[in-house]
Amino acid sequence: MKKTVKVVAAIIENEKNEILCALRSPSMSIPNMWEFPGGKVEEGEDVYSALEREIDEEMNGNITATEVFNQNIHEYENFIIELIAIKSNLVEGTLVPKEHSKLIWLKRENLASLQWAPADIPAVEQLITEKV
Ligand SMILES: Nc1nc2c([nH]c(=O)n2[C@H]2C[C@H](O)[C@@H](COP(=O)(O)OP(=O)(O)OP(=O)(O)O)O2)c(=O)[nH]1
Repeated sequence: MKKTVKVVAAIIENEKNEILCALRSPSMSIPNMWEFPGGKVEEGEDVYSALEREIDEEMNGNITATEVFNQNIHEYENFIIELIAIKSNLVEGTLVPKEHSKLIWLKRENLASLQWAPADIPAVEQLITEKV
């Protein structure tokens, strides 16, 4: 039976209404695909704390995770992912991509131009149709 992994991902928006998009590196699982940064929820951790920890670890980012935006279960070849995308505010600091190949900010209307990790598609679609 495939393992189910619970993953949290941050939807971070800047003052120009652009969304942070992160390119997974060639050495990561699901390589060279775009995602919302985050990672696996650890045992006993709530989703908000897990996301705040992951963004600190992955890019020295200090965020406040505010509300769940989209939840999606997707079956990959080797595992099942429960992806929880959470709206988050960047509190301070510059984001340093320690694990990702690239970080970019994109307007909602341009999000569809990237090759997203398959599990992220529902969150991307919800963002594209969201009223701001
Ligand atoms: N962080 C993140 N992972 C995603 C997204 N979409 C998606 O399919 N994934 C997948 C990629 C990975 O297989 C898994 C998350 O694992 P990870 O490698 O980023 O997380 P982690 O740092 O906690 O894991 P680990 O490598 O330390 O074990 O979820 C997304 O939007 N954000």
